[in-house]
Amino acid sequence: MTKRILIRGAALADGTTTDILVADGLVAELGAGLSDAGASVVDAAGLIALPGLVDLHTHLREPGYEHSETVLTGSRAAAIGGFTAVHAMANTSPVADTAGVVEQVQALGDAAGYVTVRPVGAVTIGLGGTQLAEIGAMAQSRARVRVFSDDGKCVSDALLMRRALEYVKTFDGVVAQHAQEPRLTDGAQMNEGALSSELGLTGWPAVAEEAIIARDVLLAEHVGARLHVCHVSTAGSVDVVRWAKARGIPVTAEVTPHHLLLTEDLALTWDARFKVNPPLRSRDDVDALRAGLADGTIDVIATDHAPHPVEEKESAWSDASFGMVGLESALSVVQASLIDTGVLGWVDIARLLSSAPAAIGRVAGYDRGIAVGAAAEFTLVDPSASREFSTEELRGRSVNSPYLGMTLPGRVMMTVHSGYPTVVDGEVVATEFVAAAAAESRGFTRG
Ligand SMILES: NC(=O)N[C@@H](CC(=O)O)C(=O)O
Ligand SMILES: [Zn+2]
Ligand SMILES: [Zn+2]
Repeated sequence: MTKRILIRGAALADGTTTDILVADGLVAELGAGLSDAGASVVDAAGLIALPGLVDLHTHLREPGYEHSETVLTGSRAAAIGGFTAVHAMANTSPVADTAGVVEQVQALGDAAGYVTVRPVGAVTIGLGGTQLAEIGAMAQSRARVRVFSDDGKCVSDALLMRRALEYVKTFDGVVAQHAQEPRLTDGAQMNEGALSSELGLTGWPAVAEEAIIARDVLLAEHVGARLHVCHVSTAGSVDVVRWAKARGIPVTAEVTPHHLLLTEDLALTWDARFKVNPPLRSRDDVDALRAGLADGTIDVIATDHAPHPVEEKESAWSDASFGMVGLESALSVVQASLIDTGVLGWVDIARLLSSAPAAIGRVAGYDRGIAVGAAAEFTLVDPSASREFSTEELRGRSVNSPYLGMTLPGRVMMTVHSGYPTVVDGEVVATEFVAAAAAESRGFTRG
């Protein structure tokens, strides 16, 4: 691949203004006043260049739930959100619990070409919670799986959780736990508190999340294996993770954009777009999650993009599915909740949404950020943009976004993956161009 792109006058996360020359899939040069010979030039004045975003928690729904999302449509949603890599959760049909399924998901991602798709393997067969899946075979497959999760379900059996941690330890993998004590959340519909009583909805107590995290950090310490905690949502969970880290336990934690901005009172609308697992919590929880990011207790922001078809979200609250789409809105929601509030700066965002999730998932090429010789994986954001978020913004197959009708800051103007553009002028590049560029880039990197 010989295509050259010159990004003119972008601001890096630390505020430095620079040109970025992309050639042969790499960042070839950085600095002011680079030569534009043979390159297509992009005027990036006023834009921030962030390293390609890496989502540690995405539901792409293929195979099996293609009416909600496919690897291709989810990849397009990721690209417009500024992502260049996503981890595809295992709760598909069939479940991604064999080498065959994870290899299929990875191949679909490669063919689509918008982002690197890293399949997550299930911990237990069929997410059934009773027998370990073929973890080693998935790790050794062409997909080289490093993240294992029964997400959607909790690995609630302590012995199975111990065995899974022992297993992934042998190849430097990680178990990503969906922390939800099943007995404490039987029939739960929203955060447990005064509001759930008032609405007559079964409550979801904070302790159902915190008790599993407490158990699992102790198991991780005992085994000496890496544990990752999915979508922490309560102040108490932040406290438990903070305690575990202080003790030196190898635990990492993620928070979603929606848990950083939205609160449980949205249930008063009875609009199931606000129904999610774990549920939206209180204002105090939101503040504790932001503080947990600020002090390093929480390592990453992950979308938990969970597409569902209209008929599963426009039903009565208690019948509706849990989950919200989040790839397209993630960076804007992060800007609203963390940047525009002064909690964090763009350098922190680059870590929380790129280098840290890549390190946890063992995705190569993201440790140096935007640097000469590194793979050209970056996104250009206009932080001064502002727009009413609508279905027009969505590029996936489902429209269950909680932000429809809200005004959100920031906009992704360009995304570059493996040296070729997947988003240009704020619009996703056509599928056939991206697929062709991906094929060309694979030929190039294979030499
Ligand atoms: N987050 C959700 O509300 N739903 C997720 C499952 C999950 O992440 O636990 C889904 O697969 O729909
Ligand atoms: Zn989950
Ligand atoms: Zn999930």
